[in-house]
Amino acid sequence: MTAATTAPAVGKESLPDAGAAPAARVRNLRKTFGNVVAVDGVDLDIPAGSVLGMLGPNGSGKTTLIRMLLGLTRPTAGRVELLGRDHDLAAALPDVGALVEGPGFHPFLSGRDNLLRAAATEPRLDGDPRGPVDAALERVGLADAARRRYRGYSLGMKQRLGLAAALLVPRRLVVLDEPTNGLDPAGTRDVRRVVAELHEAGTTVLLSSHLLAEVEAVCSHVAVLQHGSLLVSGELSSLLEAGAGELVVTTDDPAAGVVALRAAGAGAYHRDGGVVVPAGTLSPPEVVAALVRAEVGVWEVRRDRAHLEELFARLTEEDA
Ligand SMILES: Nc1ncnc2c1ncn2[C@@H]1O[C@H](COP(=O)(O)OP(=O)(O)OP(=O)(O)O)[C@@H](O)[C@H]1O
Repeated sequence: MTAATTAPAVGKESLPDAGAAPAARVRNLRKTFGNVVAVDGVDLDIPAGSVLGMLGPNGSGKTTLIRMLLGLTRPTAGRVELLGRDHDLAAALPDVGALVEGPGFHPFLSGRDNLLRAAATEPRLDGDPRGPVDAALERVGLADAARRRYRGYSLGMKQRLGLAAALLVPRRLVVLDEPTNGLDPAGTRDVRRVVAELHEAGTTVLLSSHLLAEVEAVCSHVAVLQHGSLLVSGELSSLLEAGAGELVVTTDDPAAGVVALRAAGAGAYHRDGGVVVPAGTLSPPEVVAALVRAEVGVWEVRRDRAHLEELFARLTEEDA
């Protein structure tokens, strides 16, 4: 795939201002299948212009929530609002591109002919569909395999075709349920690039994934589900900042530093010639003050930024 393909982007100027209504909003959303509670009273806003990563262990309700958002599954209770519409979700759908499990492609048609069929039902596409179809195929790296039958596609190629269908016309919201499922590393990079292009163009993206490093690389916001409930949601940088880990202190006398910091109430200990102050005990100014009082020279106080992997593990293990 070449990166030169021009994205059929939605102009930023046509999007709501920051602070405007969210692209999607759910309130007290619930779905049960018999005795199984798949989604259990979720309240969530997907801010306009954000790339929101939806995370959660297997079976935590991500796909069910996404399907309710797209009107593919009827909620047992609660409310869904999509691009400002709550009663008439169908009216919002032409502005929503989606890659969800099991796209209905015809096995005996080529990838390109499948997309041409999909284009014929796109209300937002008038005129000759071949240009947008070929651009979408190029954009997802499927141009070379476009004339092969869908039946012979690998899982990754099927995913790419589903992504191309979601990108056929400019969208205000693109929903991708595990888009990197079955993709090789190049495919994963392609998805990352497509998401970045969408974000750049001001399109809101909702992305569910188990690849935390990918989510950390492309998402501005995250929502973490567990057992059908929302554990946390918000801006990724704030969540990582709030969940930041230990402080690492470099002093001219680590032994004296540990003694001083323990006396000040931190369970400090030595590591690799430095002093570690566990998270949630002393703040950096309190660490510096305690060391200065004890006449221990301070060279550096550093807080290693938490990674999404640690945050996710902590949240889901605490709640398990
Ligand atoms: N059609 C269905 N009938 C019965 N149970 C269902 C159905 N769809 C989902 N479930 C159940 O609802 C729960 C949530 O499933 P869901 O697929 O939404 O989770 P998920 O977070 O997307 O999981 P994964 O990460 O494995 O894709 C699971 O217990 C699942 O078995």
